[in-house]
Amino acid sequence: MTTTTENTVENTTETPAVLDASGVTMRFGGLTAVRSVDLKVNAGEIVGLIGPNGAGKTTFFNCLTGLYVPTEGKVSYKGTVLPPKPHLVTQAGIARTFQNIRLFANMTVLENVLVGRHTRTKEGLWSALLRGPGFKKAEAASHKRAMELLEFIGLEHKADHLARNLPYGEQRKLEIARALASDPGLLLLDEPTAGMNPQETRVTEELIFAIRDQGIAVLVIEHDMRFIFNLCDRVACLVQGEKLVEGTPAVVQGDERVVAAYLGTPFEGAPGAEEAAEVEAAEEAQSTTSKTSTTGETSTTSTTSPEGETQ
Ligand SMILES: Nc1ncnc2c1ncn2[C@@H]1O[C@H](COP(=O)(O)OP(=O)(O)OP(=O)(O)O)[C@@H](O)[C@H]1O
Repeated sequence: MTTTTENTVENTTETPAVLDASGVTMRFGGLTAVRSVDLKVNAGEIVGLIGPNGAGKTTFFNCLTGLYVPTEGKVSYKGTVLPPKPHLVTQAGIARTFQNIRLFANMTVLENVLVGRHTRTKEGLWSALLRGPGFKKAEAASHKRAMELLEFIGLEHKADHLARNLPYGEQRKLEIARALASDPGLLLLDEPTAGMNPQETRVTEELIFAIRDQGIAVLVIEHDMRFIFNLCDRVACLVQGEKLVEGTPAVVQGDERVVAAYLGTPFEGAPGAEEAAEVEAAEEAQSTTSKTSTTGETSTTSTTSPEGETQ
């Protein structure tokens, strides 16, 4: 009884985080790609997710957006646990872009944004086929919103260009506009500046700040450290599927474990360090045995010594 009262008080006084992922684990057979990761993104925040190649960043994004059903853990959006189904996650208010551009190359810029709006249009199949007044009104509203978004990213003058004819940097911007078309409360960006030149990267940075200023929280994966530390309010670093460090850019930047993880230098307590130490010890033991065997003291196999004598 007391617990219920306490919970009620807690729920009414605390605004839930926009994203609250807790204990998210993803295993692929024997490989644990993400291990018990907790991460929150609060309203008005831009949070960065960094980590060396293969650290589990994209897998974690896939768990957040319902592409993967996490082996363990749960993901909540504004206090409600999300079902692991991509269309329901988008409907709830989370939109994302992908590491590799996924536009409809043979559709126009405007049509690409309109595709992103379909989760927000209520008109059904019959309404669309009959093109009744309800459908026409919804279509006009979608068109207006799509054009506003193109204006926001600076591509309104290319609305009727085919997506495949846009330069690379503009294709990336169009992907963001398409994600915004679902009116999200949280935007997940997977390496938004990959392959961009410094000028395009700066433009993307400004765009993300403008998105945040519109009240949309952002979680971004990126390898460009200058970009991430400049952009984010908070940064989390994944290493071998585990969250190693989380804090302000200054804290994360100054953490020697993060530097070591990127350089591949082992450090005490690193995820996987125990296993690595065991392998190293086993290798050392094996090499000692083999050296001993060359001196003729112990030999289990027939080998040739460095001097060329068969043992
Ligand atoms: N569908 C899958 N099946 C099996 N293993 C997978 C699958 N997806 C990812 N992995 C493995 O999970 C680990 C984490 O991969 P992931 O792509 O999430 O890392 P990342 O941090 O996003 O890397 P990068 O920065 O290179 O994009 C890797 O070892 C990868 O091979």
